[in-house]
Order: sequence, then structure tokens, then C-alpha cells
Amino acid sequence: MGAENDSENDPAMTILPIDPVANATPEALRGFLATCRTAAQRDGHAKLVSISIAVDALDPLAVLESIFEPDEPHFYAERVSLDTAIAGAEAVVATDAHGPERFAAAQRFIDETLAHTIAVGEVEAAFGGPHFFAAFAFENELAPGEPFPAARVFVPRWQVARAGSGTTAVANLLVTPDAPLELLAEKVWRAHGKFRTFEYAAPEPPTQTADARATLKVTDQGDYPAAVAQAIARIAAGEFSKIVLARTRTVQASEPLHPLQMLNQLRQRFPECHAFSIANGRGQSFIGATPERLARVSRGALETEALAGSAPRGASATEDARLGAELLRSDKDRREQRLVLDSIQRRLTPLGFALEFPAEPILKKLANVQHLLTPVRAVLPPHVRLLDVLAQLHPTPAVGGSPRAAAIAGIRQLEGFSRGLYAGAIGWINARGGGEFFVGLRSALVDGCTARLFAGAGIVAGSAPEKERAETELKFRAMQEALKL
Ligand SMILES: C=C(O[C@H]1C=CC=C(C(=O)O)[C@@H]1O)C(=O)O
Repeated sequence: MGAENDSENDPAMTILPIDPVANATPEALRGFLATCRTAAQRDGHAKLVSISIAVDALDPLAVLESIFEPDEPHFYAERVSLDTAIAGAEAVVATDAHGPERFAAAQRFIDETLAHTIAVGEVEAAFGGPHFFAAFAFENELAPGEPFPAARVFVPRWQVARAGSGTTAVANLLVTPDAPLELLAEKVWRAHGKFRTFEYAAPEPPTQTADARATLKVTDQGDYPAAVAQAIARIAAGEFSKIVLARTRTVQASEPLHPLQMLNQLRQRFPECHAFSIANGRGQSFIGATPERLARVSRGALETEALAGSAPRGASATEDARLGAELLRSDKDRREQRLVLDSIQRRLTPLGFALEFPAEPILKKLANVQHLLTPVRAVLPPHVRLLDVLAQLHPTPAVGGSPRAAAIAGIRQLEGFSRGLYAGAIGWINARGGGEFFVGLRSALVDGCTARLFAGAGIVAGSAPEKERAETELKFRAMQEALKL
């Protein structure tokens, strides 16, 4: 992940040359909000007002933890190795979408919102300006009652992000034609003061810590090796050449699980992954540390990757290197990964992309597992946007299969549970069209005292049920350690 500062794209919003720090008085703020309200009255449409300021160095996760409210939605993403983290909470504007056009519907919402956005302050800074946080489930239709819809996009009320040594705080508010100015100004003034000299909350009492928590029950759903055996038979019959089958494990704890405490474990142990949390504001959070970037757009370039094929890490340097070398030579894993790369090429070429990638995959080494990885780069063709790319790529054969439609039908029949956000696309987009999405892997749905863990493995000709089961055990380990199991 990186700060998306896409200087060549003009943002589609109005930027007013007002410095909110130099004009930081309650009167100046009221005056500014009055201007915004006049614009809302003139256009007969509420304005999203976005105020960005540079602040003293802050840890966005600690900020989120300090002001965490289980009944407010939040979004968090961090890539420790790239020294970037972004947090946002409470929704000022939001939309849900479903169906095959959900990415296009999300784009329309973003365009319409930006057409009525007034931004001031450090809009050009890394993570300046309003950001749209988004989560797309694996499937484009979900049954009612799921914790997250097929697509949700929201702009947070506040956002704090760090890129290297710079920290930017953004306050977003909706100014309607009849907005109560005094009240709004007072709220923003308070938020402004809070982020400029942020005081982290005092530590939680000891009974709330993970160490005091006991695991009461661990339950696995379904018979995974049997499902894999059926998938192998269907591959032999020519139904599909690859299918990614997942399994779930439910962990019941003696005390409520705190998603942000688990995230702190994940970010420390998986610096090369995106650690993330997305909360629905109804007490449920989807969290994880994923190794897979789906797409990043920054400065007119697209970055994506083909990640698939897995091996354990070795206990010694020699064993680790041997396992890595075997993975690089493994015909089965190379086919599994090649299908992902082929699909990326097949789906992005018609959009006008000329993809650049190395001929041979490299190893991506995580604490619990290593994968084959081909990084892919391309110049973004004119008029192609990040969500167009997502609509083409998702789901890649790293989480679905090949051919796509047959594999997805097979997943529904063989898995027997709803994936929800597992293997979905999670990320953000800024006002310039830059942004980043990753795939919701190595993840869990946390709800009160329960965590539902997800892990899957790619099945091709030559796969063996027991080996695939062992591979999913390794993948479960990331979340199990965060739960201190
Ligand atoms: C589907 C998952 O991982 C994917 C990403 C990397 C390697 C994979 C594999 O080797 O099977 C999977 O395609 C998962 O972690 O649940």
C-alpha cells in the first residue's frame, strides 16, 4: 500500500484555497461552513465538506483503538513494510450495491459524491482529501442477513493516515441546505482540536486482555479432504482446470474478542501483508492480514500480482531455502500460479493495458507460509479506472478458479457456506482515482465471543486432499496466533 498522490489526475471535486490551520478560529470555521451551506442551497444538494490537516505523528491504529465504538463502522488498513496505515470511522455518506454491476454502481456513487464535494487544506498531501472505503464480497449476490452486503462504500466522518513520517487527519461532514451551522462548527472544532493534539486512551483494564481470555471451543465445518477429492474428480472430468476450495473454523472464546487487539498482533507478525479490519457498526468485524494485492493505482500506473502456490516455511535457513526451491520447481504449484497470471492478462488486455512482468515467479515469504508471486505493472490507459480493473479481475483464479463461471458454480456446491468478505476485494479510492485493493484472505469474521476463520487452497490436477488440508492449516495459523490459540 502506498500514499496515493496522483498528481496527474485532477480531482473531480471543488478545492477551495483556504488554509484551515491558518484560519483556525471558530469564527473562520463558521464562515467557511456558511459558504458551503450557501453552495448547498444554490445547488439544491447537500455538500460533502472535507477538511484535511497535517498533524503530529500518530499511529492510526492507536487512534482507532482510542476512539473505537462497536456501534460505528470503521475501516483500517496497514502495510508495515511500506510504512503506511489508514484508519477511518463513522460513515458520513454510504451506499450498498449488489449484482454483476456492483463495481459500476460504486463508481457512480463516488462520482456523484465528488461532484458535490468541497475540499480544503492539505488535499495534496499523502492521504489528503476524502477517501472512499470499500468492501466487495466474494459473490455479487448475498442472502439477506449477512453481516456485510455484496458491496459497501463509505466516506468516514474522520480519517487518520500515516505515510512514512507524515500524518494527515481528515474531517468529513455533510452540509445540507438547512444545516445547523453552529452545531456543525462546534463539532468540527472539537474534532480539529482532538487530532492536532491527540491523547491516546489509557490502557484497558487487565481482564480485557487477550491473555485473560480462554478458548472454549474450536469447531470445523464440513469434510474438507472429501470436498477436495470431489473437486479433483471434477477436474479430471474436464469441468474446470482449477478451483480454490475454502473451509471455515469457528472459535468460541470465554470473553468478547477485540478486533483491534487482534490486528495489533497481525501487523507485528505479518509486516509484508496488508493488515485490515472493516467493521459494520453492528458489532461485527472482518479482519485479517492478507498477502495478496488485487490492484493499486497511483501516478497513472497499475500494479497487480499473480499470487498462488504455497509451501511451509522451514525451521532452519537451509530447510527454508530447500522448501522455497522446491516450490519454485513444483509443476503443480507453477500451473496453479500460471493460471492466475494468464487470467490477469486475458482480462486486462481488452481494457488497453500492456502488462509488464518478469518471466519467472519469485517467492513471497510470510511468517507461516511462502508463495509464488509474479508482480505485474502497467500504465493506466486513458479513461480506465481502478474499479473497472476490479470488475475485470475479481475473482482471480487465486481465489476462484478457471474457467471462472464453472469454478464459482463448483465452489457453491462443494463448500456449503457463504464466503461473505472472505476472498472479496477490500480497499479505498481517493478523490483523484488513486487507491488500493487487496484480497480478504487469512481472515476472520469476529462477532462478540466468536471468530469464524477462513482458509482455502487452489486445487489443480495433481493436488492431494491431505496436502491441501495441511496447507489450509498453515494458513489458519495467522489468525489462530492473533487469537492466541
Ligand atoms: C485462498 C487462499 O490463498 C490463495 C492465495 C495464495 C496461495 C494460494 C494457494 O496456494 O492455494 C491461494 O490461491 C487463502 O489463503 O485462503
